[in-house]
Amino acid sequence: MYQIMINDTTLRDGEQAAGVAFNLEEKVAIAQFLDTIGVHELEVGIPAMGEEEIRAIVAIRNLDLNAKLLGWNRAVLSDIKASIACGLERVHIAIPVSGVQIAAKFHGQWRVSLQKLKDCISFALDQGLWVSVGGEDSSRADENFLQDVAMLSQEWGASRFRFCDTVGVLDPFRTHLKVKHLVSTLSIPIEIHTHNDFGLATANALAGIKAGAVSVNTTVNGLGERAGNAALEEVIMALKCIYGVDLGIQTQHLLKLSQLVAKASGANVQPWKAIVGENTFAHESGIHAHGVLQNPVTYEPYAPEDVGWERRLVIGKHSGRHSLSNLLEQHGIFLDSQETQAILDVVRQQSILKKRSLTTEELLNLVSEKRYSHAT
Ligand SMILES: CC(=O)SCCNC(=O)CCNC(=O)[C@H](O)C(C)(C)COP(=O)(O)OP(=O)(O)OC[C@H]1O[C@@H](n2cnc3c(N)ncnc32)[C@H](O)[C@@H]1OP(=O)(O)O
Ligand SMILES: O=C(O)CCC(=O)C(=O)O
Repeated sequence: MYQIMINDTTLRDGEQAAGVAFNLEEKVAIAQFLDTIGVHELEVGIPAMGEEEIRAIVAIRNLDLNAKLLGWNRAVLSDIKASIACGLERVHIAIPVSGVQIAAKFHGQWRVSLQKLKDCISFALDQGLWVSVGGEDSSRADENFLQDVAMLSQEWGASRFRFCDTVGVLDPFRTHLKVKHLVSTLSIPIEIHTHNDFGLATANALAGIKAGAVSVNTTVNGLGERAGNAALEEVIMALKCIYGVDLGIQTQHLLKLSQLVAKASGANVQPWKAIVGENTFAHESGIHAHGVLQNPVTYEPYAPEDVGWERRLVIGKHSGRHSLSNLLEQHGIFLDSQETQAILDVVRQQSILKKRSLTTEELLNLVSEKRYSHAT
């Protein structure tokens, strides 16, 4: 595979998640973290939103990061001017390309929308800016119209075209077909932007990359509009572990980054969330824990420290003798097989009552209670 670039949009599409509002310090901290771990490009926000957003973007720009910075704009001249006011050198200009969106936003007048796009690209280029164009709702657009808009964008001087599955309606097979078609007809690079309405955002992002997209939009924790976007941590780790493509990003900090964004967004990550959920390297089931004690590769696709986790063996309703003995032995307690089974029986009952696994302290108390009652 060719060189893939991550263009992370946590600070734009991520923040568009309903109810999320980063302050300036949070935006700066997230940008800094993403840059430190080696993310290539950041979509830092929407300058047209006004003063507060502009101040945050200027603060990020003043950090002089290695990552390239991109401002998001509609095909509206005042939007581009706001991006210029932020000191940005790269602008993204979005234009709806599906019939339903052109009807709602431009009263069906696609010629008007294309003229606006042309004017905006031309203005941005005159100001010395690098321009990317986004086909909003590309997945539902008429294929020929999408192709025409992308070709015209290229002709008018855009340096990249973004294929957007705006409402997350594609599957990986259709994503591959559509992106491949664009890639084969354009000479500028294609970026893939996917949403998670059917839980396929990461799979579709990978399919777009497989089809030849060289840039991929991600957000930390998959934060974003509605069901969110392709998650940064999932795309990076899937590329690394499934395709053997190392993007040069320091993955061992992904957990910390996730926690930073969870705190700033107030949007907690569910325990089973891939890569950064707290269950990612927690093993309770007896058969799994037994396997992991022999060799972690039995039930782990990559090592916990690769993303900043530590492995946890948890004792609960599904535990077996091996993991229980292992834990107790770490505390100097050696039980015979009958005693171990008796403790396991109580663990199962208590886990059901408490509706969770047991803490080590609870477990040690349970063992001493059992032993005491046995002795008396
Ligand atoms: C798929 C996406 O994620 S697109 C990005 C969406 N993100 C956001 O909307 C978050 C930030 N947005 C905002 O702060 C505001 O919506 C602003 C500042 C951009 C605009 O605010 P307002 O002027 O109050 O307009 P409002 O949001 O109500 O409506 C959107 C307007 O943009 C127009 N518009 C939408 N997309 C585009 C586009 N790609 N190019 C040109 N115009 C567009 C709409 O037709 C509508 O125009 P109208 O005011 O002439 O009817
Ligand atoms: O950049 C664009 O063109 C639109 C991006 C977007 O957020 C989307 O289509 O979901």
